[in-house]
Amino acid sequence: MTTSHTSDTNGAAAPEGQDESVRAELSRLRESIDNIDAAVVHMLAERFKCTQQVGHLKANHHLPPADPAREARQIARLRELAENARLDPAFAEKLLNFIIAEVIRHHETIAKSS
Ligand SMILES: C=C(O[C@@H]1C=C(C(=O)O)C=C[C@H]1O)C(=O)O
Repeated sequence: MTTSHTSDTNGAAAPEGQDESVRAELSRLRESIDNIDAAVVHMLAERFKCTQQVGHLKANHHLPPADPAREARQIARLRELAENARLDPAFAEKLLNFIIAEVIRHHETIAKSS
């Protein structure tokens, strides 16, 4: 049996009649993705505002840039939150470690310049 297909701009085939509804669904989902990405950027910006202040506090009081015990507690907490939210805990841990590494880099820069 053959099905009639039309092509989208990427050349991918889509059954006729579904084109418009698929496009509308994709567009609706992408609007939400864009809103979520914007929220992530704003939340990260706020987090870095806080961690910058922590960096200055630590530098002023000669405290080390990294706090591995605090990090271990955060990772355990985030992994549990992720599990409850059905997000891969390994991914949540990797993401937090990535962010924390950047924060520590900032703290080292602050400590050197103070
Ligand atoms: C922000 C801090 O500094 C570092 C960065 C952390 C973070 O980004 O959450 C956590 C622990 C520290 O290694 C802190 O000590 O609270």
